[in-house]
Amino acid sequence: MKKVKVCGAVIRNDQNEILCALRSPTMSLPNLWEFPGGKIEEGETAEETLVREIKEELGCTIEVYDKIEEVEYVYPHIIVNLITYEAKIIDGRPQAKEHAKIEWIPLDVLQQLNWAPADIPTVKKLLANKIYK
Ligand SMILES: Nc1nc2c([nH]c(=O)n2[C@H]2C[C@H](O)[C@@H](COP(=O)(O)OP(=O)(O)OP(=O)(O)O)O2)c(=O)[nH]1
Repeated sequence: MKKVKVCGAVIRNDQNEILCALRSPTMSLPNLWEFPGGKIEEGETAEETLVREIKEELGCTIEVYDKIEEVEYVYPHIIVNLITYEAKIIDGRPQAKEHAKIEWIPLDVLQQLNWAPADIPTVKKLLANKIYK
């Protein structure tokens, strides 16, 4: 089965909300929420991938910080190795260029979204960190 290495940005604002992105009906994993990002290309670091993908998908510039979680999830047709990172917007205003929509979601309601399954461990970690901080 095809295996891809993907990274996702957990973009946080000053109100501690997370920028969540809804995959469009025409994408794979349609109508599921994800952390914006994409596949790591050859010769790229995860941080470089995230800065490039966020520019393409959301039209803004981010700075990438600590790694949050790494998981391997086996979907019916693809194995996704997803690595998520903390990030902040340092320039521009995010717009949904490829997604159905994007929304700033408070941590308390993060778990109510219909997430791509590979993202669940990151969501759980964000909530656990919130409790113990
Ligand atoms: N960007 C991103 N992709 C994710 C997440 N969770 C998750 O399972 N994925 C999957 C969806 C895709 O199969 C793959 C990332 O693909 P991509 O974002 O670079 O490109 P894509 O939607 O055009 O992918 P595809 O249609 O070619 O499969 O990882 C996530 O949080 N962010």
